[in-house]
Amino acid sequence: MKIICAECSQEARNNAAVFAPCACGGLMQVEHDYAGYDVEELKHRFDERLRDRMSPYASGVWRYKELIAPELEDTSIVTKYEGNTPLYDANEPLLQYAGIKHLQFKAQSQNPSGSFKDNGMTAAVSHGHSLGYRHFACSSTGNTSASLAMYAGWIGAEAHVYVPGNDIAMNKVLQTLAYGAHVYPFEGTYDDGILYLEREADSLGYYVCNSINPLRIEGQKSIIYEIAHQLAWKLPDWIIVPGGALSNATALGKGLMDLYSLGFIHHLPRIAIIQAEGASPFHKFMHDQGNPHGTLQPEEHPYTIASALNIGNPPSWRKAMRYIQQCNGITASVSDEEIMNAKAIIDASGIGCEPASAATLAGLRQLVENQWIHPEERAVCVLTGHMLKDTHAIESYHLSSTCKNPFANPLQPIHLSI
Ligand SMILES: N[C@@H](CCOP(=O)(O)O)C(=O)O
Repeated sequence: MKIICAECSQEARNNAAVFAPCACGGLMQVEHDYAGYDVEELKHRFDERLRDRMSPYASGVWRYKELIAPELEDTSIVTKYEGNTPLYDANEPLLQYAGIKHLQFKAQSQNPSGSFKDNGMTAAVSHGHSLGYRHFACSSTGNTSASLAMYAGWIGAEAHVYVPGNDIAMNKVLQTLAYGAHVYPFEGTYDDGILYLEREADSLGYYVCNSINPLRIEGQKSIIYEIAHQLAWKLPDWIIVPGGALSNATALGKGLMDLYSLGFIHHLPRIAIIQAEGASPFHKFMHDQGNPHGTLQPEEHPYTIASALNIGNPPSWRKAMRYIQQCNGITASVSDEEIMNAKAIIDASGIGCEPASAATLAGLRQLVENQWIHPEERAVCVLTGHMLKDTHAIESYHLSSTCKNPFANPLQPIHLSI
């Protein structure tokens, strides 16, 4: 495994310097040498591991270890058997809402800490653990922090978590605290926390577990490996992901390129990244043909009810842009109202998700309406977080006294005459 700058290809000065940006400002990325891999043999091996219940290979991430971190010793793996999440067929109301005929939901929300972060976090924490780190850190809107806190607790290490003091879901902060992390609320957004950690992590002895860490991306690639495996290595036309820090677009894009170049799949699906209108710097950048700087303009005051997407300066935007170009992907943005309506439909289907995840269905509906996606095409929406991650959002949608929300399901008090 080689760790190089994704922009200038400069090699990292050592294996421990993975999360510090390169001198040129670029993020690091992992490069593997897959030469000599036999795809049919690997497929067989991955199938065999589906029978495994107790070894690290029972994890939906480490099942694909050869593609993620082949050199990592098995004894260093820190796993909660993450991944292994269901791929649900959409029911009739979901199909009607989306406006297409073939739709599935990859419920990353069913991970051990309740979000997709676990797929990448197991890889980052395992790597840090193998290097002997005992202090792990992140800036977070809540899911990354809960995931890190869970893995750190699992190995008796310390998690140091920097969370914005406002506009994040309290359930996520409580989950992080309960897992035993040190939680430091601060004035500012996720973006400020990242800048702080980029500057201070070294002197504080932290191993940083945000998605600026390329091992996070390696682990997160397993989401697309697992979808492909579940579909007998035949991917749909579209993969729809929410876009905040853009780690999903980056990881799923990188994973797709692995599968395609190795010959697991023979056609590349298109990725659609859906941002929330109040926090959509990447969508604006991709649509702004006349951008004089050719660089993303950060949003200083991002705000959306989908608090996981409250990010004004997504660190991985350059990587995400390249993968979007390679797979002919597109971006869209949706309003908070569209997000919450889509969430109500997903929740009522029995699948459930947090607001950020519902941006996928809202975006899909918009892209079908605008004829970017044909009703006959097949799509998978990636649901990133569990519905109980943000009960405040549920309360304000369903229980507001002036409720005009079209899919709200109010309480119906009743007097029981017993
Ligand atoms: N929604 C995320 C923010 C992005 O975090 P990262 O792990 O991609 O750096 C969160 O839960 O913190």
